[in-house]
Order: sequence, then structure tokens, then C-alpha cells
Amino acid sequence: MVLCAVRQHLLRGSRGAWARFLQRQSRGCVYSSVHGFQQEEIREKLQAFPGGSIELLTQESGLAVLTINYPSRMNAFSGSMMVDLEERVSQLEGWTDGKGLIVQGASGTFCSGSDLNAVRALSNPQDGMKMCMFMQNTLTRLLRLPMISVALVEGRALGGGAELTTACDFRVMAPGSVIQFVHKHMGLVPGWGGAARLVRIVGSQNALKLLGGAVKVDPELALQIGLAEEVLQREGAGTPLQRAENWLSVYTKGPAPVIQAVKKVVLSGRELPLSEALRTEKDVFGTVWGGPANMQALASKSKHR
Ligand SMILES: CCCC(=O)SCCNC(=O)CCNC(=O)[C@H](O)C(C)(C)COP(=O)(O)OP(=O)(O)OC[C@H]1O[C@@H](n2cnc3c(N)ncnc32)[C@H](O)[C@@H]1OP(=O)(O)O
Repeated sequence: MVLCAVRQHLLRGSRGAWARFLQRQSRGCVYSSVHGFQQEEIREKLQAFPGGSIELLTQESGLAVLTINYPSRMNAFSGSMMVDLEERVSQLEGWTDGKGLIVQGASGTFCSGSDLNAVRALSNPQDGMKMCMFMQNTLTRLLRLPMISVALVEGRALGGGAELTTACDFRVMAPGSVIQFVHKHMGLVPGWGGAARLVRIVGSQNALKLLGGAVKVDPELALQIGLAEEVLQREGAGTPLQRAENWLSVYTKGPAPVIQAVKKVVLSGRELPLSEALRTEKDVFGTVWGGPANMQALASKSKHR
């Protein structure tokens, strides 16, 4: 809550339209102390389950790569990795040059969900709720970053790993990869916001099938239902990461303020009632109208043939 309040204060001062949008959206967080959520308390609890890491690499090009890194457990999320992820998202929120983000798993597989050892230790209802609220806040902030994000799915994205893919704007899949909401087999439903986001991506009928059947979604099915945007070719130049970067670069080419504005207007359209989305669009428009990129384009009398 304290962190959210600080973020709200900073945003209010520095980034007009975006700050107002996030304020309307509960400062980017879904839960605060009003909901009985005490961020510091759950952070401490999660830190008691260490292992693995979340690595963030930012490049001068405006592209960042976030890597889920715990190969010995198929990149499952330990407690400390949940805390790490929250910290990396905070870093990205403060990255003014950011345009694109790729979320990937280390060593050729995406993420096998939450670390079952931590899950067993946190299996009482109170701790489960706190972990759920913590991850929902973090993944909501990840999706709301003012940059275009893509999950690069290699190997398996299971349970919470499947949920993580839905916290990106797009998903691109490597041949042979699988996204599977295995929650039903675990006697669960998604709790990191994955169900709500999945419905918005593939519609309620498809979401019901994927969750109710714990369906193994291969690249072909993912393309068909709109869960994935692209399947990387089996043979092609470069690593899967380089190919995902190439795919993303089509959408992130251009000055950072313009790309960030594109994401902001789409996000407000996706999340807000129409009148509010229109007002936010007007505010964001005001940040690029007459700006350097706009003036340069006008001066060059560009044609769009
Ligand atoms: C709200 C969140 C809900 C959730 O995310 S619940 C968690 C859902 N995820 C799961 O249930 C995944 C369980 N794991 C599996 O099904 C399989 O391990 C998996 C990922 C298909 C890989 O199978 P294999 O290729 O045969 O490899 P393997 O089973 O020998 O695994 C290698 C090592 O990784 C470990 N591992 C995999 N997923 C894990 C997890 N989620 N938590 C903790 N440890 C996990 C696995 O125990 C094994 O470790 P070890 O070598 O036996 O020490």
C-alpha cells in the first residue's frame, strides 16, 4: 500500500495523462490495505521460499528482456521470484525509454507455474489469498506497462506460467511448445488473474473449454483461437529470442513517446468504459500532438503510399 501510494504521488507529478489513467485504475494495483492486503507482510512470507531469479535486461534500442530463471524446477515461481518479479516490474515502470518487452523462460522452457514446494507450505487459506493478491497486483502492473509486451513461449507454460503469458499483450510460440491451464488437475482455478485475462483474449466459450478441459494448447490451436499471434518457424535465422525480437520490432519501431502513447490508448480502450477511454485518449493525444515526432513528420511532408 505504501509503495502504491508513493507510486501514485510520483506519477501524479511527472506523467499527467498516464498518471490520471492509473489513478482511475486504482494506481495500477488491484488490491491495497482497503482489501486487507499488506504488501510488506506477504513479501516477507514469500522471501522465506528462495530459489531462482527473475532477470531483466534493458537495451538501448528500447527493448527489454525479462527471463524467468529456475531451470532445475522448469522455471517454477519460488516465493523470492514472485518478489523479484514485482521489483523488475517497478524498474520497468520507471524506464522512460522503454518501447517493447519480451518475457521468456530460461533454458528453452517458459514456466511450470508456482513452485509446488512453496505452494504446499503456503496452503492455508489466508496465505493463499495473500499470494494471489500479490501476484494479481504484479501481473496487472506488468500488463499495464506503457510498452508493448510479448510472451515468448518455448517448451511449457503450465498453471501460473500459462497465466503469466496472458499478462503480456501478445504471445508467440515456438514449435512444439504448449500452454496449459492445468489448474483443474490441481483442484484449483487460476488465481493470478489468468482467467479474467483469458476471457478477454479468447472469449468466454474458448476460455471455458481451456480451463474446464485443462486443454494442452499447441501453437496450431493457439493461433486458431487467437491465444497466440505467431508461431516461430522451426528453421530460421537466429535464436527464438532473436526471432521474437524481429517480430516485435515491427510494432516498436519509432520514437518511445509515440509507441508508449499507442500502448496507452489501446490499454484504456481495453480496460475503461467508453466515455472514460475517450477522455484518456484525448489526454494521451495531447502528449504527442505538436511533439518532436509529430513536428518532424509534418516538416518532412511524408506520404503514406
Ligand atoms: C495459481 C498458480 C497455480 C499453479 O501454478 S500450480 C502448479 C502447476 N504446475 C505443475 O503442476 C507442474 C508440475 N510439473 C510437471 O508437470 C512436470 O515437472 C513438467 C513441468 C511437465 C516437466 O516434466 P519433465 O520434463 O518430466 O521434468 P521433471 O518432472 O523431472 O521436472 C524437472 C524438475 O523440475 C521440478 N518441477 C517441475 N515443475 C515444478 C513445480 N511447478 N514446482 C516445483 N518443482 C517443479 C520437478 O520436481 C523436477 O525436480 P527434481 O529433478 O525431481 O528435483
